[in-house]
Amino acid sequence: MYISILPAGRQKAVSVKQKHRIPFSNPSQQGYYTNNMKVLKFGGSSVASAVNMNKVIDIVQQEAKKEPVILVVSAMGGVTDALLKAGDLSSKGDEAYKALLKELEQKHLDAVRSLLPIQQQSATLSLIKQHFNDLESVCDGVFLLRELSPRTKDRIVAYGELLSSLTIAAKLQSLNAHYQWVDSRQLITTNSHFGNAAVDFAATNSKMKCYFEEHQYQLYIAPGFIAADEAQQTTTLGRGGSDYTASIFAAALNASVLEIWTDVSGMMTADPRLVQNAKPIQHISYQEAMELSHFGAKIIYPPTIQPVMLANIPVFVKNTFEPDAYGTLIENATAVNGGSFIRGISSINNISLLSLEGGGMVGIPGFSKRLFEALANERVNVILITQSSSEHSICVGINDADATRAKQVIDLAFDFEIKTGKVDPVKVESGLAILALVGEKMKSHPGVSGKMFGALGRNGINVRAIAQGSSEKNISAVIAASDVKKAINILHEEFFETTYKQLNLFIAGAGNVGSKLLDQLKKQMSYLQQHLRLQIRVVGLANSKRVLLNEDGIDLENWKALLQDATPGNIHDLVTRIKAKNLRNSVFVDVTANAEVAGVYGSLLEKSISVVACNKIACSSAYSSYQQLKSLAREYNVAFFFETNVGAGLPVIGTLNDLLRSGDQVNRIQAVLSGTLNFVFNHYDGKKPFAQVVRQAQDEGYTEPDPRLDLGGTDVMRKIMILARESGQVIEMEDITNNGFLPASCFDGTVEDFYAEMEKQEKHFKALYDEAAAQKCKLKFVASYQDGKASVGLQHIPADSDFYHLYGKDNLVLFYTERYPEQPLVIKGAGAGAEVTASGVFADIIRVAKA
Ligand SMILES: NC(=O)C1=CN([C@@H]2O[C@H](COP(=O)(O)OP(=O)(O)OC[C@H]3O[C@@H](n4cnc5c(N)ncnc54)[C@H](O)[C@@H]3O)[C@@H](O)[C@H]2O)C=CC1
Ligand SMILES: N[C@@H](CC=O)C(=O)O
Repeated sequence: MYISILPAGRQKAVSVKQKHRIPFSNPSQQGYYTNNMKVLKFGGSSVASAVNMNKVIDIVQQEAKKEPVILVVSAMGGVTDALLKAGDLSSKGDEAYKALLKELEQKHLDAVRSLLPIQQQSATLSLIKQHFNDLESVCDGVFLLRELSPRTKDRIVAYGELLSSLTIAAKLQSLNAHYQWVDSRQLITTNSHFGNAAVDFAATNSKMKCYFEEHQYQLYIAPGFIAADEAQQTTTLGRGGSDYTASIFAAALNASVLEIWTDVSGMMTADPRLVQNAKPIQHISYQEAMELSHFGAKIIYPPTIQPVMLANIPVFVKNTFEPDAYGTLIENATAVNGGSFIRGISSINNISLLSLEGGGMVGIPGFSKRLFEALANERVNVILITQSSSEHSICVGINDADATRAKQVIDLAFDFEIKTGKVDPVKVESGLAILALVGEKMKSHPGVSGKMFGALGRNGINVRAIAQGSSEKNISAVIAASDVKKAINILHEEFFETTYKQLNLFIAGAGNVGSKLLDQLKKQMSYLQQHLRLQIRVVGLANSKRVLLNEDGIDLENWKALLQDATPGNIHDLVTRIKAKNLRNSVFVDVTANAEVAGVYGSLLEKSISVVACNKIACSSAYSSYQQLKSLAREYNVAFFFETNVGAGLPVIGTLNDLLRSGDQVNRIQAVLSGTLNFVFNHYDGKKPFAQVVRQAQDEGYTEPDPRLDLGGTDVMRKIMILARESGQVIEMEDITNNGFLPASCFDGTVEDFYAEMEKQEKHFKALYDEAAAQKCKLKFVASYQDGKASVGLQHIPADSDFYHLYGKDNLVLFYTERYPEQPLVIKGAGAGAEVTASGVFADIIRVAKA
């Protein structure tokens, strides 16, 4: 019996439409029906309120003017959950179900009152009240018996779709629409597997054929999700089953199109809650849509695709709230989306990995059969399977919720083998997720998995298991749940973002060099985005007292004030936060002169976070530490760049690396490596006190934060040692001779004591100058490296020397190599200063992005 809330006389008022008789492409679906009919399904969010219902009605009425429409609706948003809760409460003897039902009743009554003119409300209000009385009686029964069978649960939950469809039908009636309300339970026949019933397509198609041949309305409205078994008991089609209902209608009637209307403009390349740059997919194949929806893209209920795919009916996913947006078209043919053969990236959370391992499995047939039988008997759904080709282990991915039961049944099934040591008890690892890259066209493109795993690896994502079917539509990887957001963003950037790559910077140090770096970043950001397709965001910034973080990028116009007001914290707090943020393409930038900061590089590299440093402490500490950092960078496939350690912004280390990589060998290095000392000796002639010239160098930003490191020669020792190490030499600070010129008394006390002492020692400095001038020489602090030995010291430089004409704060490096034996390779230019150093750090950051 079909329920109609139309006045009986109206039912025959619609003219019989011309039918296009088209055979089903699926031979199991017999019959010839019209294809000038559309099926439109609206989800819970689309019918969540009277306002939304009105939007639905507008859309449907427009469509119904063009061709007959079957409108399938879900329950009002939130109602299904509330009904399930009411059932649950009543089964537990909790009378709160009554209040919950009252609330639900009110929600529906309110919707009717908002939708209908007052004089037309009473019939529908009574109908709704009647349904709630019935529903309450069912829940009362459950309450008394303290028992909620799946069958009763289906009966309770079915009210959601019944009520929403009846409410919309009432509105259509008030508009004098030519429509018919159809009870889906009368047309869709299933087995009696309550909660997730299987459709009997032969019976369903035949009922639909009869029904739609007898009735010719321009608009039909049907509740989604619900069906009935042969005994006319209400069943349901699984959570999200309204999509499936619509698909069943569409396939049975060979509809021209199935439209799934929801609250987003189609399927997206990734979950937009996780990936800011996720884009709508305009065109996708049935297979791809199934893969994506199975792997968590909850736009469409996965079983929905099957019936329409068999009948070759296109599916459109559209947005009720943006009806003009194109949405996603799902059909057989797949066009290439903007040159990409990957359609989307999806994930499923709450995954456990069960591993059955043991030498006793090798070459013995039947192990996997027993494993899967044990899981099937326990109704544990297997989401992913991998088996090593050595047959030594089988690994399955299942829902976390099933893990304990699954372990018990598998251990029981293999009890004998475990006791006899042939296999180990099942290992369970929880807190995992499955990440899936989906695209039918990846089949014909080698290198997709290489690109996928390369990108994940470079960002320190550990892949626990991998599965790819021979259809090559999906590559799945099991990873830690805490890595999902980062991993999806990495893959999205790799496969979809031709626009730009995002680099997340964490900067320690906001002094001379740090401030200039932040200025340069601010000025250059839009250029980089436009020309290098690089979006740089400073996500973290710290000085010695405070730590500032903002995942959307710190406002660089205002960083000083923001840092001043930031949370007090130290470098270890910053490192903890960097690791917790777990952002892709993370780079730690050290623009301090601090040993504690240099001490954290290792732990960051191990987390696949690149390090860029102008701080020289790490590379000039014990050789073993320097070496370890370099190996960690290699091992974790990230960058450790420190070009500014020597010659500030000059390309000294890079050039040396290029020489060596191309097979050259360094025989000797001669260099002036201190900008400060070059500046000082270029400006000192005994007229102005030496201390004053040093002070000027410090004021102009050439010295180390502690200028004694420059004046005492330590800074130059560090630099020549770094060059020697980069040339392949194992060398320590103790191996370098320092022929310093500063009286020992200058090293006592504070930096201010140092200046005071230099003033006292003015005669000493004047004598050094006069001695050199008498020989027509200039004073230069020169670093030399040859045959594994290095030295630094003040030298008299005659006019014919390469170093003589070296002005201001310039550095000069001469590399004598196998390929440059007589005439050295020369690098010359400003070797100190905050601006040039910051630009060298900047260049290293860009190198990281390009690496
Ligand atoms: N000035 C130059 O020409 C060149 C400098 N460099 C290097 O640049 C580095 C920075 O030099 P400047 O900017 O002049 O120093 P600075 O003293 O002006 O700034 C240092 C910054 O580091 C911060 N800091 C210190 N300890 C910290 C900690 N534990 N955690 C977080 N932040 C901390 C300070 O608060 C300050 O913001 C030095 O290592 C220097 O060797 C390298 C090449 C050239
Ligand atoms: N203090 C250094 C700066 C760069 O390392 C110098 O003077 O060269």
